[in-house]
Amino acid sequence: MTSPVLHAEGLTKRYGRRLALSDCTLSVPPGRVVGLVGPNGAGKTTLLQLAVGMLTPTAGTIRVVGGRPASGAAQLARVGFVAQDAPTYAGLSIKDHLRFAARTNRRWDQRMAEDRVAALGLDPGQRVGRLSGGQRAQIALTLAIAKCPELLVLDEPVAALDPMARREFLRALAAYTAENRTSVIHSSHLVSDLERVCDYLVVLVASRVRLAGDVGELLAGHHRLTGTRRDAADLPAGVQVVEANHTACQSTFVVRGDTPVNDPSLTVEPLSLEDLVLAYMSQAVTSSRPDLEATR
Ligand SMILES: Nc1ncnc2c1ncn2[C@@H]1O[C@H](COP(=O)(O)OP(=O)(O)OP(=O)(O)O)[C@@H](O)[C@H]1O
Repeated sequence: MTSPVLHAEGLTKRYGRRLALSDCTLSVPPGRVVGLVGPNGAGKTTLLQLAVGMLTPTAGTIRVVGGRPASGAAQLARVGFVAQDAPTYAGLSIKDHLRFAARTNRRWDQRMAEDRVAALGLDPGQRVGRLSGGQRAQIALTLAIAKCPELLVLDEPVAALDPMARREFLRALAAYTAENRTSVIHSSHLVSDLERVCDYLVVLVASRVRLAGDVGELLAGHHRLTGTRRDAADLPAGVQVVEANHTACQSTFVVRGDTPVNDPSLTVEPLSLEDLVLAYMSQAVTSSRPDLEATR
């Protein structure tokens, strides 16, 4: 499949006067592990819930693996979703979860599910309510991947986990994506986590997509410029300033642009993924209540 795994045009979700997602136009290629990143309240959960059909748009369109989200049994089978709180049934055992999932998912892989539970060292007879948060997140991931989806959507599944459990979860995810050709969209505000697993980045800030693209290309197309204090207008032509910081005698800019900067008065440095994301996120701090718009 070469068509986008997620294609949104003018996608907007509004709660009364509050914009949760604003005019989002985005096309995510298939076969990628996408990091969806943004500060609290940016609209990540809203975008993911629109993608899986748990929410309907106020305006605009979204198509996921070629179909309208949750438009029927076939479409539901093509998308796996782990919600923010990794929901499971506390009173049911792990085995009961697998049995229930086997009956409700047409492409269910029982062997894969059982192997994952065994690899996690969990007793299938154990009630899920007695598992730790990390173990429950692993069970939720197991349920989502053993349905063999074309797209796996994960909404901050590691947010509540300790560093060890987080590493285990991300390791399991990386192993799974290396073996399968499943596309993944994974939201988080922990860039360090995304850095390990993602090859495509979407930055959402204040309900808008600020940046989207292949991680390698984005890193190659952004730089940090440092030099004596100056205005952005004094930078070489062809660079677009993403973030500017000034001290009394020095200026530092995060810039976007493919043209090499050959100005000996400027030091040019590469950015880490975290620097890049933070530069775009810092744009939110300067805007005042961008999430509120007058009702039209
Ligand atoms: N049911 C709702 N009713 C009203 N406003 C909502 C509702 N759900 C979300 N919002 C608002 O929409 C905006 C986006 O919320 P969303 O949960 O998508 O953000 P997020 O990026 O996932 O945040 P976090 O990282 O904190 O989970 C926020 O301003 C939030 O307050």
